Amino acid sequence: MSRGSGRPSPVKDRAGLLQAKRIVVKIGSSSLSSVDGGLDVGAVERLEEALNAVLARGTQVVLVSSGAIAAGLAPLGLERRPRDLATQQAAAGVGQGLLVAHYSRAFARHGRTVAQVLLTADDLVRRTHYANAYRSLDKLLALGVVPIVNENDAVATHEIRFGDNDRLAALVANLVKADALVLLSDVDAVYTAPPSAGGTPLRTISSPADLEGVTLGSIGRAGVGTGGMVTKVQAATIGAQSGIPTLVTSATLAAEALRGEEVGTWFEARRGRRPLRLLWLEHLATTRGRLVLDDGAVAAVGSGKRSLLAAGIVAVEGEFASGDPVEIAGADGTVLARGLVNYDADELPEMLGQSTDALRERLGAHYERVVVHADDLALVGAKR
Ligand SMILES: Nc1ncnc2c1ncn2[C@@H]1O[C@H](COP(=O)(O)OP(=O)(O)O)[C@@H](O)[C@H]1O
Ligand SMILES: N[C@@H](CCC(=O)OP(=O)(O)O)C(=O)O
Repeated sequence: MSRGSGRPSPVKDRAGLLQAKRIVVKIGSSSLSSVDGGLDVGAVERLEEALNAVLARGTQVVLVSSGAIAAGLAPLGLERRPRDLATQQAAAGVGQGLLVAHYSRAFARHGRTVAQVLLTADDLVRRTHYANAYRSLDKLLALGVVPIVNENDAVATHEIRFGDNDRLAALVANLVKADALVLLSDVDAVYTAPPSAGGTPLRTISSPADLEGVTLGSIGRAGVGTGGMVTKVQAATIGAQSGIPTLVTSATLAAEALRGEEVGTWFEARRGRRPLRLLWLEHLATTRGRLVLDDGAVAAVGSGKRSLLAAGIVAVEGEFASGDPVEIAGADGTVLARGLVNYDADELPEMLGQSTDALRERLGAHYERVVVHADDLALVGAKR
């Protein structure tokens, strides 16, 4: 199937999910773990039932499933999610195979085939890798296979990890140009405050302003998830800002949600899709350093239209190379943007405060280029 990348999603509300051609569904560890900590096979089978109904009406589904680390705990004799990366990697290596084996069995009940697709952050943000990931997922979907995506936890290091599958799911939805994203966890909606603190459910989020005053807490009772509601709202925001409507609800309501019933919190899509590069910069990139600006440069960069020139930079912090993401802050330390820098950290100090003309004369034409181009700048927390 080929779609224009600018094509708006035909899904305008919950009921519109019935018209979706392609959706991404993400399920969290907390919904796949049984009370004693192992993998809940019943939960895997219930999800398959709900997805089978969607597939049966001709909608393509990419499933992003967490649960590898949780599934690997019991076989390794561990009682809780380990803190150190090496043991997390080991648990994921053991658990991922078990997880996919359960999905294979569950989907085979309706004669369906699944594929395991493990991704790292680089696979989704570097252009060449991005094309590879797209081609593979698109082909699997065309073949009628259900791709089951997870982060490649057994090899991912802290630097290249997404860390949570909520944001991974939002990027995958973007990659495959999904018509909608559905995030399933152990809570039926986004609440005004953590449910344990007496919040009330939110039905619809039309813009970031609707989230003002909302308290997003960390993980719930099971303690196997990561990120809690914060990463789900970030993911839903990435989805909505890139033109993909997103529903946040519980795995126990998956069947109702996917039938278009009035459950969960619905994040309305904005018209048009924002480039993934900018969404990645704003929400995901691990920055390598910081550029500190004078007030004039803060105003210029803050306008969202002007590139950052050496003349407006007063200090450079950190070790970075040309092309790396960096934070862009005012003299008071407030970060106003993130951007891809065009110089190595050690090239910048002698350039600071200098006009483009002076740089050309002193250092040569190569140093005329802007420090961060406007197209490579993402304002942080901007209400677009
Ligand atoms: N404002 C809020 N609304 C809803 N849930 C919240 C909120 N703040 C914190 N939470 C908690 O977030 C948890 C879901 O996150 P998490 O455990 O990471 O799920 P998953 O493993 O499905 O990704 C819920 O159990 C809930 O207790
Ligand atoms: N990739 C990890 C899951 C990380 C994660 O995002 O977990 P969750 O918050 O439960 O969706 C795993 O499979 O264990």
